[in-house]
Order: sequence, then structure tokens, then C-alpha cells
Amino acid sequence: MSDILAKILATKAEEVARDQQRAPLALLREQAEARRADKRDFVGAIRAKHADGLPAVIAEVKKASPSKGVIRADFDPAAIARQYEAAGAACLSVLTDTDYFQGDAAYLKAARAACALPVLRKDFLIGDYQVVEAAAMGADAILLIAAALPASRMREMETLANELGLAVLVEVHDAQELDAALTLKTPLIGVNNRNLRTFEVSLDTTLSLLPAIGEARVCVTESGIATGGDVARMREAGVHTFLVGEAFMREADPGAALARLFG
Ligand SMILES: O=P(O)(O)OC[C@@H](O)[C@@H](O)c1c[nH]c2ccccc12
Repeated sequence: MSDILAKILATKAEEVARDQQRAPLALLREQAEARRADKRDFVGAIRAKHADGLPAVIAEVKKASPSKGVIRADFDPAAIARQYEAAGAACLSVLTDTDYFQGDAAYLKAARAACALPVLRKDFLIGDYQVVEAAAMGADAILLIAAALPASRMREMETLANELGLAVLVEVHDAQELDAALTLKTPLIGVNNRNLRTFEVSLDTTLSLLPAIGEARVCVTESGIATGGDVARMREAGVHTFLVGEAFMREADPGAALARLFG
């Protein structure tokens, strides 16, 4: 059983070290500050869907993954963003990791420029540098992965993110990680149904952790949502926020796929 997360984090540390040489933190900070007034309300977009009795879909712009290889060869982030928006997505998630997901910061910029939706930078963040980088590239929210970071580190990164106007989605996949996540301020608790260490997917992960998340927070079920049955099962349990990538990206028209699954 190969531990893909450990491998990704090792690569990421090298990548960040290289990036820090190329674009010093002070420069990124200036860019992040300049974008401070131009932030879209990620949490508000989710809550607005719920207020209308609708599921909130965070639609992912994802070309490839380590578990599935290339998911979508014909990849136009701007066109996909427009389709997702027209189909009623609440927010976007854009992969920016290049080495394992064939993502790019340029994809995030292109997707955000093409629509009015708030955008999550989906990457493996290990320190403050990438939080500032996320704000500088135009993201409205970041992902913090509890399997990758101690609780104290996540809290520091959350504080910095909030200062820069970014929302935080904190991702867990077991009870211990959830305990750590609940020490953060963010209302957005993502439960990854895919174990990042083994790639196994089970929607039971969300259902088992849901009671401990509590009513005051928003449970975001992540990964492996593919059928109307999956959506119904989650909604019956009281989960109304979905992060979905592959099921949309495999279809010729990702927006139509979103409308079919959630319409
Ligand atoms: O494509 P799926 O199975 O619908 O999953 C989307 C999203 O949950 C998944 O891409 C994801 C969840 N957490 C992550 C962390 C890093 C990279 C990717 C992810």
C-alpha cells in the first residue's frame, strides 16, 4: 500500500523551496494585498444555496489525478467554469498542483476570470508561503488537509488566510483529524471520502463523521459522488454541500452533468 500523500508532500516541499527563490514572499504579499478588495464570498455562496433549499455544489476543474490518470484530455478551464456557473454551481475548486494533478495556477486564473463564482485553490498547502501565493493568484478560498498538517499549523495558516480575505475549507477523513479541524474557526468541514493514503473511496466516511461536525458548521462531502443515489443518500442524512470533480469532468459537457446530478 503506497502512501501517495507522503510522496506528494515531499515533492511539494521541494516545489515550495524552488518557488520561494523565484518569487519572494514580499512580492507575493504585495500582490495579495492588491487583490484584497476583490474577494468573492465562498462561504456566503454556499449558504445562499442552502437558504434557497438547494444543494451547494463546489464544482471541480480537474484534468488528471494520481488515482485516475488523465480524466479530461480536452481541457479548457474558462469554458468549464462558464458551464458550471450556468448549471448552478455555488463555487469552483481548481487544482493547481502540477506534478500529480496536472493542474496550474493559470487554470485558476482563467476559470475565475470567466465567471463570477468564488474559487477554491485545490492544492497541498504546507506553509504560509502558499497561503499568500493563493491570495496573490486570485483564489477566494484555500484547502487545508488535516492529514498533512498539525492543528496548530492549520490554525496559523487559517489566521493568515483570513487576514488576506480567504475562506478555509479544512479536510478530514477520520475522527482524530476532525477533532483537529474543529479547533479552527472556519465553518467549512470537508470530509474526503477518498483516503489520500490508499485511494479507497467510501461515502460511509461522511456519514460516520457527520454527527460530530454539528449543526453550526457546514459538512462538505468530497470525492466519489457519482450517481443520483449518492446525492440522495447524502441529502437524506442532512449533507447539502458537495465537492465533485470526476463525475462532471468525464462528460463531454460538465455543466450538463452537474445539472443532471443535482437538477
Ligand atoms: O473527482 P472526485 O472524486 O469527485 O473528487 C473531487 C475532490 O473531492 C478531490 O479532487 C479531492 C478531495 N481532496 C483533495 C485533496 C487534494 C487533491 C484532490 C482532492
